[in-house]
Parts: sequence; C-alpha cells; structure tokens
Amino acid sequence: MNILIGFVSIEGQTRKIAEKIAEHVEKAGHRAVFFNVTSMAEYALERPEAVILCAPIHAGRYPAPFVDFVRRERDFLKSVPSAFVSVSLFIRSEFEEEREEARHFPDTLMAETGWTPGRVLNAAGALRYTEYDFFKRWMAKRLAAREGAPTDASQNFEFTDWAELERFVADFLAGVRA
Ligand SMILES: Cc1cc2nc3c(=O)[nH]c(=O)nc-3n(C[C@H](O)[C@H](O)[C@H](O)COP(=O)(O)O)c2cc1C
Repeated sequence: MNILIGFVSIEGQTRKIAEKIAEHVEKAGHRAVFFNVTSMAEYALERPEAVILCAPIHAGRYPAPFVDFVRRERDFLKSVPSAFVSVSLFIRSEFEEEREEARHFPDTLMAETGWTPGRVLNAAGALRYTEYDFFKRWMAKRLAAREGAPTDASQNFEFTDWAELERFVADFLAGVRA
C-alpha cells in the first residue's frame, strides 16, 4: 500500500517524528511517500491509499501552510483512511488544563478545514534551545517555565514517546488492513 506521510516542521522535531512513522510504515511492508507539505511539489505520482499527517503547534496554532494544505486537499483526505499526529509541548504539561488545551488543538484544525482524521495522536515535541535564535529561546523558556518543563537553555530536551508513536502507527495500519 502507498501511504502518504505529510508533515510540516519549523524546528525539526515533527520532521523527525514523520521520519520515524515512515520507517515503521516501510518495516510493515508498505511504501511511505514522504512529503513536506510546504514544498509546494506534487505529493505523489501514484495516488496514496492512506495518509498520516503531522504538524506542530507554535504560538497556539498549526503553521498556516499546513492548514492551507489540509483545506486544499480535504476531499482527497476524506476519501482515504487517515491519521493525524499533533505535536506540542502543552501535552506534557504539569497542569491538566494545559494538557486539555493540547488535546483540543486538533479540534480547531478539524473545524477550520472540515477534515476529520480517523485517528489522532497528541505527541509531545522537543525543546531545542541551542538551535533557537534569541527571541525563540526567550519564548520557549517562558513557555517551559509556565508548564513545568526544563528551562536550562544550554541543552536540548526531547519529550516524544517513541514507543507510543510506534503503537499508534501499528494500530492505524491494522485498521487500514481490516
Ligand atoms: C517559539 C515556540 C512557540 C511554541 N508555542 C507552543 C504553544 O503555543 N503550545 C505548545 O503546546 N507548544 C508550543 N511550542 C512547542 C512546540 O510545539 C515543540 O517545540 C515542537 O517540538 C515543535 O515542532 P517542530 O520542531 O517540528 O517545529 C512552541 C515552541 C516554540 C519554539
């Protein structure tokens, strides 16, 4: 089966997540069509039979080119089994109301685009302090302090649960085959 793995990534963690998904998809014997939705290229020569999209939350929203892509491709996305991985920091917050907010980020995307993925995973992203410029580092530290994440900007921190991601992909593939 051809499976489209579409992603957008500002700082690289969602790309890493999409790459892992592609690895799992290929290991399960399918063909992963890896696609950065901001590349403006056509995403496949052959029509994908299932789709997994991944996008990060930055300043409370998904990147605009990703939302535009989903809106533009809505009819196709509705026509195949689909899954969505929402990447954020709030989902690993110490505070329940922030985790709850993160669980609702995908609802906003669905309301804005009309696409309802068959499965949704809310995955924790990363803080790559050493790669940010001054302003981003300042924003990220504020965000981290607010939700109990580490604020030592001399290091990077990865919160993604790779085992959970692998299970999510396996469940999705099992559902597609069923
Ligand atoms: C400038 C900045 C703003 C962010 N804003 C939010 C936010 O509003 N809510 C949230 O849950 N995570 C927020 N994050 C955390 C990102 O979702 C997390 O770092 C994720 O791994 C980024 O994915 P990417 O590396 O693919 O861009 C922010 C991160 C940065 C650097």
